[in-house]
Amino acid sequence: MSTVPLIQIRNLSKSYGSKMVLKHLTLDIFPGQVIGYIGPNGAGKSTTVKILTGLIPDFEGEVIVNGLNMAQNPQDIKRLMGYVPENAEIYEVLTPMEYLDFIGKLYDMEEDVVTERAQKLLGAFGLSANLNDRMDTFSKGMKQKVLLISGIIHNPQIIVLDEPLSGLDANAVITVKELIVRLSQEGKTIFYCSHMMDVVEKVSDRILLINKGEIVADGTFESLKQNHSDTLEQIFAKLTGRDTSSHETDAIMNAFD
Ligand SMILES: Nc1ncnc2c1ncn2[C@@H]1O[C@H](COP(=O)(O)OP(=O)(O)OP(=O)(O)O)[C@@H](O)[C@H]1O
Repeated sequence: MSTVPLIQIRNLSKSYGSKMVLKHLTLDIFPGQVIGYIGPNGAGKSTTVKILTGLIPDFEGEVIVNGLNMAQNPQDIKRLMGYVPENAEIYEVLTPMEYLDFIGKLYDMEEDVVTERAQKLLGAFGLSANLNDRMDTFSKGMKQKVLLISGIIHNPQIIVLDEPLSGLDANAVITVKELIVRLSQEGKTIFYCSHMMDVVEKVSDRILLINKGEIVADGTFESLKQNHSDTLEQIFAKLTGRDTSSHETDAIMNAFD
């Protein structure tokens, strides 16, 4: 693995009004790494992802991607990235082929390359029979597959996935898990944000745990286990302050008393 970081995050902070939701994050991410980015609801994962993908331009600190400064070159950086957002809106009146053609145009891809790749990718995800159906007839999982494809169709160097498995069936989850590993073997860098601990544990070669805007663990699953000797779910619970005696579940059940 290269020793030159592809992404450098320096002293990154973000506030909404008086609330600081990211606190002085400093990280180097190297080419080919699969980063599993985990943390409780509201910890700051999506905020980090949106800054990394150039969607939130006002932040403090520095984000350098492939030598380009996010504050000065957000457009050039966006070309290097594929992004599958959490809760993305898709243009449902379009067919998947029309939608992917539109995405390809945004990335200045040649039309025949987009068409061929879109057909192959939709086929690989089991959507060959639906190439020309309007997506308002699609199930949640089918739309999610199209979104995933739209994040990789331009063969980006960096792939940022925010809960990409939501709504996918068990077979599609296996495909995406294998895809993450294969893409990283080809040198792609993957920033994978999820609550699915079992998947994160399996596909990530580095896990970052964020809590209340701060990175509280950073390492391979093996190294985190050595420090805490547990499953990732238990490490998560310990480091984010969830009490093992399940007070939260008790409180929910008590509400019915
Ligand atoms: N546009 C916004 N305006 C004000 N506060 C915001 C905004 N977006 C996010 N926040 C706050 O920033 C904090 C971090 O939110 P963020 O969406 O990054 O968390 P997350 O870790 O992705 O959570 P989840 O796991 O629930 O998706 C939360 O306290 C949230 O309420």
